[in-house]
Amino acid sequence: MTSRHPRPATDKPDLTRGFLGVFAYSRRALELVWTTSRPLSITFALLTLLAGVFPAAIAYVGSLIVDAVVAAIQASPQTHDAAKWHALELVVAEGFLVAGLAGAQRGLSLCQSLLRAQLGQRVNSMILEKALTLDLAHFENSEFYDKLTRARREASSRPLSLVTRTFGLGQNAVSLISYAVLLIHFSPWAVAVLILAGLPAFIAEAKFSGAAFRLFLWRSPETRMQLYLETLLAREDHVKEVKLFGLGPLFLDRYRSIFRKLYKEDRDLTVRRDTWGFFLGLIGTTALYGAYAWIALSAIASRITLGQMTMYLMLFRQGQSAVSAILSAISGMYEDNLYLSTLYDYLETPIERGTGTLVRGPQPADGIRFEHVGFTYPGAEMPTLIDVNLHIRPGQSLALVGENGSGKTTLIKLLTRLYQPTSGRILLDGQDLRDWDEIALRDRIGVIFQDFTRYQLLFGENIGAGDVQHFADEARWREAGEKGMATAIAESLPDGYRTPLGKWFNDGRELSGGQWQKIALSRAFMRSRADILVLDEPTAAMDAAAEATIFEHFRTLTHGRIAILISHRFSTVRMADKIVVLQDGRIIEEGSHEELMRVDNGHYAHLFSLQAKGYR
Ligand SMILES: Nc1ncnc2c1ncn2[C@@H]1O[C@H](COP(=O)(O)OP(=O)(O)OP(=O)(O)O)[C@@H](O)[C@H]1O
Repeated sequence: MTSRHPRPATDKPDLTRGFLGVFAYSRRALELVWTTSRPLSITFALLTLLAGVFPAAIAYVGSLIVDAVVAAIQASPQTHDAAKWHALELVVAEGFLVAGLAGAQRGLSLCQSLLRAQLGQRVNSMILEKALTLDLAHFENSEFYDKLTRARREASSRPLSLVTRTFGLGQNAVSLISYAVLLIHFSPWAVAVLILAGLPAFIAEAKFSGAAFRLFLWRSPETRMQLYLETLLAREDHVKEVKLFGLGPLFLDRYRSIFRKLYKEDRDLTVRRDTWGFFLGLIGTTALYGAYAWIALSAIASRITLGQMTMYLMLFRQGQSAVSAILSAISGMYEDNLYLSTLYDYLETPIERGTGTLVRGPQPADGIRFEHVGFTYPGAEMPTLIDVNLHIRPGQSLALVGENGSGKTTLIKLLTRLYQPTSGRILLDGQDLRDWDEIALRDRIGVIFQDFTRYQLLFGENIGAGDVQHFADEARWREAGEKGMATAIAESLPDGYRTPLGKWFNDGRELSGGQWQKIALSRAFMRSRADILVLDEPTAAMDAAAEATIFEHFRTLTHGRIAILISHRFSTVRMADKIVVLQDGRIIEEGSHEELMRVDNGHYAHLFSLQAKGYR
């Protein structure tokens, strides 16, 4: 987890841009919705307009009904029937209008549901598409990871919310204008009272939206920890240890205490938000009832008819709810904008695209060269690799040995360009790795890391994953499986290469650690175009005899290619043409097994004899 505070500096500009500045994302949200589905967006807009004008029309017809009823009561016997039918016609007309309003509202909610589904999918795809372009360094950076989690958690529902609110704002504005047109006949002051009474509550709302958003930003690390604890407690790959060590209650307790802390903050904010909302809302209510009295007195003084009185009262009441709906839509939009800023912040994370275009090096026989390579992980204080010089020619096999944490895996991460050296350079076929085209480079290298992925897919697909172009090619699965010694495992499974692996899905078979490693090894052999093969301790779970056989096998199969092996087993390591001993990020010894064994007080010789003693 990241250190909790200070708060991420990158989020500040969004908050300091000012109230209007943060509305910058509204246009993008509209665009997003528009490009997601034009027909739905158009229907949505039209229905919004309809739902906006219907209420004023209903209020107007309502006033006509009251006046028609009063007129019918007062009518002479000759005109009584006509007046009665007129009142009834108006009632029917209002009925149609109300039904129309209900239809428009239902249509709106239908459009919203459909848009929500499409938009959620679209935004999630955008988030994942972006994830594909990111570097490993991004994923290993907790601040960035927070950004990704935030984007995934909230932002997928926010664009629609923003658009719904924008349309809602439009709808209420249309209603309000139509009310104002009718109400202005009573008094322009009434219109002014209507609009101004809602302002105090709105200001409080806007203030609290900002506070809620800041809370959301700051607590990302905590929420991420909660997600992580959920994974620990509820995922098959962790259950064994959590159960046996009795860690469950401890983790659950942590999970709950994070909730309690967050809940307390949430509760405080909600209570303050609602208390302020209530008291400032009272101002609005007072204004409403003041206007109520004014309208009633006007009717008593016969300045307006009974029908007009009912209409004005209704206009005033509905007008006020339109005003508060508009204001809360604005503060909601402000909030949505803030949340959307996290989405776009993530989507616009600058990525350093390799500018290299090279697909072939000037000296193909030169192989790999590390020249004074130094590397420090981003944010780390101490370098992990220091002045590494190394040359591996095509056809050579190299073993990297060294204590845990000496930098072996890091060296491979640099070679595969998952990270760039902080100093010095790495050459492939005589040209700096940075100049190579990314795809051409990746095509040349096959790597299996110690924490290789166990795909919950078919047995064969787990091998096919080594070469996307032949992901589903059964003949190649078998060929690579043969080289990686996985054939016997496949044969023991009910559907052979088509057996699903892992326990996440129905009928999945779980394999042993060593069996998984043979699959990973076969995956490396899928990369038939790769002429550099790297195995980072992929055989640790196998017995020593199996590892030795595999490496022997590996060497024959990688004839003419570069093979790099990381292992803590010296019986295997000794077979490599060249052995490099790393200590604290530096190469301290280099040579063949025989050469290194001859070094007086040599580190390698010491470790080798220690291990050999263990076998005696
Ligand atoms: N992503 C990372 N960010 C920061 N430091 C890291 C990262 N990965 C590794 N390190 C640090 O770099 C050093 C070298 O790690 P590396 O994984 O290269 O060691 P290794 O020699 O492969 O070890 P092992 O034999 O245990 O696999 C370690 O001290 C480790 O703490």
